[in-house]
Amino acid sequence: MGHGARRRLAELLDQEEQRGDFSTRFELSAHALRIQVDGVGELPLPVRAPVAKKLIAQARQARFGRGEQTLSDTRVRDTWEITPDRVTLGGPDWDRTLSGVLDGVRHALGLPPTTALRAEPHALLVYGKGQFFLPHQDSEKDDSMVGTLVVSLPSHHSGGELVVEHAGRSVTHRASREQLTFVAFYADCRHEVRPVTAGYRVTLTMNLLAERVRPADGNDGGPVADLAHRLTEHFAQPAEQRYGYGRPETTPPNRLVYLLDHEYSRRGLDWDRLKGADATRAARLRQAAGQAGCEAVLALAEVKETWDAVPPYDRYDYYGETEHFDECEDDECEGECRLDPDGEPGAERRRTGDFSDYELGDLIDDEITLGWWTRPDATGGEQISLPVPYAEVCATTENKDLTPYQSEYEGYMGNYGNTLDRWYRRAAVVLWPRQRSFAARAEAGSEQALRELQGHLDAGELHRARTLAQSLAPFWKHQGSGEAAAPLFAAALRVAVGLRDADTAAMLLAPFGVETLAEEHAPDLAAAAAQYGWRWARNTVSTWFGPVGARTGADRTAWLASLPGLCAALRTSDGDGDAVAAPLAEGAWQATRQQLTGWLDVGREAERRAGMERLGAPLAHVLQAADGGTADTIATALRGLPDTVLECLLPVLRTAARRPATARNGTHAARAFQALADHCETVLTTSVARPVRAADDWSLAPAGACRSGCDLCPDLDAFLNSRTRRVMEWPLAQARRRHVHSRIDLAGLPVSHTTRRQGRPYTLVLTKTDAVFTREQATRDRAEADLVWLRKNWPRTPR
Ligand SMILES: O=C(O)CCC(=O)C(=O)O
Ligand SMILES: [Fe+2]
Repeated sequence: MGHGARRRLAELLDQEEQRGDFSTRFELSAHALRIQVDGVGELPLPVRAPVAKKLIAQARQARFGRGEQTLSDTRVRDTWEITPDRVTLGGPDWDRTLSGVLDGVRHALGLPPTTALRAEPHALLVYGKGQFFLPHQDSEKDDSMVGTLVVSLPSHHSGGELVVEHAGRSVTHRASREQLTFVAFYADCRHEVRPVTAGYRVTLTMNLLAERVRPADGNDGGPVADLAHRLTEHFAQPAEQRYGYGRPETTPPNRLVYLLDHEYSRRGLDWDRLKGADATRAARLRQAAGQAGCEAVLALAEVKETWDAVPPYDRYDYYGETEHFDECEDDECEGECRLDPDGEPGAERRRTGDFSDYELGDLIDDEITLGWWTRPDATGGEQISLPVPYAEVCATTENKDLTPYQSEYEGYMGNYGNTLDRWYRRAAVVLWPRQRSFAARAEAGSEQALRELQGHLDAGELHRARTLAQSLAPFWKHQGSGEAAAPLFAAALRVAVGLRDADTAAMLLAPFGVETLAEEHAPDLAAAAAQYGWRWARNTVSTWFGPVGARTGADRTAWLASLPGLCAALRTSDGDGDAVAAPLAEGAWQATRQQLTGWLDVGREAERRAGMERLGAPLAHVLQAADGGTADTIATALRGLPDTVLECLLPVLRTAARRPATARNGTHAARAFQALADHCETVLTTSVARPVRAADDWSLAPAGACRSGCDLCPDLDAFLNSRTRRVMEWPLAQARRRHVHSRIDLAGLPVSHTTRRQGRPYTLVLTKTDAVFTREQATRDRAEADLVWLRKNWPRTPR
């Protein structure tokens, strides 16, 4: 079975002697180093307090990097820093000592002998009493940076331990008082400096850079032939199903994805700079690939696992009552277990993301997606998107033995819940049989593969290009959306035009989200429409409005802002740009209309208003992108919606009014905007003319019967409707109370609802609040202000 081959591969790569450590330490005589600092002179070792103070006088508060920023925050990092240009390292033996240390580090960390390490001074740090550096990961400042070397100068101090962790293991390094202490660790290790409790701690931090010194020889004596044999077996046997049921898979797996142990950045992902055990394992796999007729690349994977998990605290239900409460017979229990002080259980835990004390049960699901890989010719890498099926995954270290970069707990939700999601970033060696090379890369959405197709087209090999393109059909499914997918889309579009085959062209373009489309694509889009006709264009455009964008989290609002520009560019392109622009504007309108009608139904006013407001700018952009006919249709449809739509129309008009009058006047959109403004004016005029609510009128619109047709809703409505009743006391069991709570919340009524915890069942107390009046007044005030704004900015056109 495939499983056997994969398991054997994982075992073969798990040989003890290959394992390097993530951190290592050496101590050497202080005589080896002579260190000079500008403004201080040569430092006598061990460093004593007067010298440390002189150093501090020359130093600045150290900063740290977060994302792209460099920050200074003494709650995160509190230490003094002197830049390396002011530090001179020397001494008769220093170069030889350092190179010996680097050789030892290379060996201890498990880097191959074909790699040489170099250390580049980064900073001289001085920690006084109470100073520290919280857990962090060093940024890789250079492509070839693999780790950090910390040289602690001898000094009499306590505290200030350097704690380094990786994959759930941690080591604590204490610096020597008499000797030089060298600590090295890989760049993906989190580490911290504990507060110094007495004396001064002085360190020199250095970036560890890896360079290749000589090419790897053919075989380093490892089990390469055996590995090659297993690879052949893996690619020859039917892919294994995760669960035994269903039809057995009859085709072999497409790839093998072997997960490595360390984390890498895109820039740092390189065969010559793999860390620890990864280096040897990857090198062996690569050699085995060569022997087995496979191609191998390095990739970055995003792994998500879902575990059944039990939290170490009691859970509360939505209204802050423990789930067992109503059934609880125990009178002693009165009041104790129910209310979380914040009303939100587990909030602290969610904030810190620390779920390490949760008990893991079964693994419910795992998903692995490759998002980046190196090109087979080793000329850099490219972004891809490739979900990896179970039958292709192989690893020596399981995910759960690594530290997730994020965790999220979902409490019990009815059908699901009590699950802990964990996300990991892992690197992988990805292999496939050489003869499947094109499909293997194309399936991942590799631009490189499309370039290969384009190459055939450019060389006049139309038939070859069509055959290869058609071979993509089974898996060319979700190529992404948004700016990131734009280059791939551009490549697919050019190929689609060149193929002169409507169906294959449609297949190539279908798996993109509409958010991918940008002005730069206009000429090729217009050319495609001219070649394949308007019906083809309309169908193709409609596929782009599918779920791809939603799945990839593409930013629809930002894209709509660019739509007027895109449509204008289409209309002026050679070919038939109109055939694309028209369905684009219509599709954008339909999608926006769907969202709009969704918001119209929301009862809670503040929430609805915010949602409608957010649709204002996008809708204005759709109108600006539309041609005359479509703009009119949209305006007519909008005027036909309930008056609440004004919560969106006013923001539409505000967005439109921000454009200069010259750009507004005379356009198709201008007529539609004016029609909408006139409509708003009519509605608002009528609404402010309505009489004000009488001071003793407490009547509210009914919340409406629920779908289950219960006996509670009519009673609730009678209370709401009444002009005079303000309070209703309602003894109800928990489930029934909950129903009423949710009806009131859903409709966003100005009624408070609390539970009086006395007697059995408890009493639900409903009270109409002053919001009955204040809300209506606020609406009226807003309408008046809107009317003033409208008459000034969109004066009615004389008829
Ligand atoms: O002072 C040390 O031991 C380490 C400092 C550190 O982690 C850093 O500079 O990034
Ligand atoms: Fe650090």
